[in-house]
Amino acid sequence: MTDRAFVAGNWKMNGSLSDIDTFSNALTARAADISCGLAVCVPFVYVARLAERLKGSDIATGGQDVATEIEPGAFTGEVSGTMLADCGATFTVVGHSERRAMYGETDDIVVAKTRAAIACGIQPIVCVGETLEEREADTVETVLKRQLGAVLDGCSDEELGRIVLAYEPVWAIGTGRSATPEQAQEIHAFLRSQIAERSDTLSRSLSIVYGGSVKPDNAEAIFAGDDVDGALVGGASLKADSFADIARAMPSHGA
Ligand SMILES: O=C[C@H](O)COP(=O)(O)O
Repeated sequence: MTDRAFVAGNWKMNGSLSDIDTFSNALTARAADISCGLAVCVPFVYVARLAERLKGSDIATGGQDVATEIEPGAFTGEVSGTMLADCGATFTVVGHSERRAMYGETDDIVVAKTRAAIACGIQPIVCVGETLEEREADTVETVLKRQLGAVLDGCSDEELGRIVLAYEPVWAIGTGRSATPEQAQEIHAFLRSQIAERSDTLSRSLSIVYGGSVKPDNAEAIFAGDDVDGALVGGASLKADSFADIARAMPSHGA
């Protein structure tokens, strides 16, 4: 069985050096009974510090974005996958809905970033998800097909084998209104079926995690879905206690 169980935290634009130190001490102390893969994605400026603090543990460090370019050059403000790797990161979030909505990231940019991360040895956590308007207009599958289709079309089988897919309905992010376990399972099964059209093997091995108001008190129910392999956690990942409680609720999972 491929164990697809994976829980990642996304700190977004939160935290400080001192928070990194407090959090990493507390999380490593609580990690003993967590069996799923674990990563924490922090602002670029804290990546090196977190990776240093997590050295020797099984907890991975991640960024929250990556440049489309790999080679050094005149790209003011950008951070390459090579730089992330140099700072000790092994994951990065790509195509989060906040970046799609606020920073104009298109499906093509998401594909380019996904491939750039992989080329640098960084595993991308690629986010897809519909807005409330799109759900109400009954276009969820169309939207997801387009977002995921771009990644499937733009990446080789080998590249796809390196990604984690995150389903994050935009209406559930930071709202306290999570998708129901049934809604999450339904969409995850749909996403997995889309991947299976490309490759059965890939659909069985690829982790599809859910993001959107996951908390310690709803994690177990959300994780009960056969196709829900874990979570991408925002707000509740800022505290080691709640993040560890969520990760502890994720059992080994795969097919
Ligand atoms: O990347 C994480 C998601 O945007 C979920 O954030 P949230 O758990 O604060 O709703």
